[in-house]
Amino acid sequence: MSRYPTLRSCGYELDRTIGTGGFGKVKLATHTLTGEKVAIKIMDKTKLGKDLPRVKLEISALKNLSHPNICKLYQVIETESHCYVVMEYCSGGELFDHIVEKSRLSEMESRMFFRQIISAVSYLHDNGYAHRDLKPENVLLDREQNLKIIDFGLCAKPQGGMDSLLLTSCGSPTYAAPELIQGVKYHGSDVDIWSMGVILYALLCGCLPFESDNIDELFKKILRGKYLEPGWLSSGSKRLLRRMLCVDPLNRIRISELINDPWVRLGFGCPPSTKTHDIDRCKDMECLEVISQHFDIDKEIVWSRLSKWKYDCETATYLLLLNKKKNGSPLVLKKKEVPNQ
Ligand SMILES: O=C(Nc1ccc2c(c1)CCNCC2)c1ccc(-c2cn[nH]c2)cc1OCc1ccccc1
Repeated sequence: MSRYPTLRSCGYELDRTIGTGGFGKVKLATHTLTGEKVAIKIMDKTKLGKDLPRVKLEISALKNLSHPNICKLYQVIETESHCYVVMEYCSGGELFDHIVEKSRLSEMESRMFFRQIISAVSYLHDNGYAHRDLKPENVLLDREQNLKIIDFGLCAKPQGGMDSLLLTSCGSPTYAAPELIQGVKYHGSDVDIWSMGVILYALLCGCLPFESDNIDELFKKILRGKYLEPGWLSSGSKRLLRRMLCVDPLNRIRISELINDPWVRLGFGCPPSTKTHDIDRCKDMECLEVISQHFDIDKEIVWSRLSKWKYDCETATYLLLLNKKKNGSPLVLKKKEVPNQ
């Protein structure tokens, strides 16, 4: 008997566990109706304690965000004891492992990944969010090596918009900006730029700019802002890294400058895309037709329920059908097996 009967009754077949963390675990699963693979974060609410607000924050952020480089939310299922968050399947694993595997990436491959991070973070900031915990472990890859940012449990949506200051010290010290570890008021967008600089350094150099087993040593290095520049770095990448890993947030490069930086544009001739086409929110008549026929419900009634974006089983079925359409898979829903009499 499945350990999680709720998931089975909601139309998911569970597979193996692929990640565990303070929040709980992540299991692979298949959405029965569409046959699409998903990742399900399983959290025991009774054990979450002070982390429960983080989970609620991540879910509410993901419900408002739709971008090709942000891991998609499909469905949220809550019971008395558990919270199940059904997410986009990212079979390429962590960007971190990809860098370790290749020891370091070429300038062009680094640029290809980094432009996707810029695109996602500028979309985040445009929507009034700061991630505040950007690190290679929170960047996954799908099977086409498209980058997907995860873990919005520390993101902030400051009341007064992106210009208002934050104070909470959070995130992983290795990637944290000087002003964040100093405990002074900071702009969420500035600390994200610093973390992006650490990620760019990791892509290009295969190691981290500031490292120490001793937390005080690590803080001193971050506050000094001095790091090694390996000989293979081009002058353009060195200049960009200096502008991102700038201790004074007032002199640090801003996302609007980063988008047009010559190193970022090199070989592409254009800035990374910053406006996302909300394909997930558009009304796709083919997918509506498939759902309408399968459940024998009028298309307009289906859409009137879907457009409330409740992230229930109907939202999941629609978004996963959109996925199938994007991947060129046949737009069909599996008939429910009638248990033998
Ligand atoms: O689909 C996910 N992961 C994933 C899927 C397939 C495979 C692998 C990995 C391992 C690599 N070999 C191929 C098989 C996958 C999707 C979303 C999320 C996710 C979204 N918000 N939070 C987590 C997590 C996922 O991962 C587990 C994981 C990865 C990094 C930190 C922790 C856990």
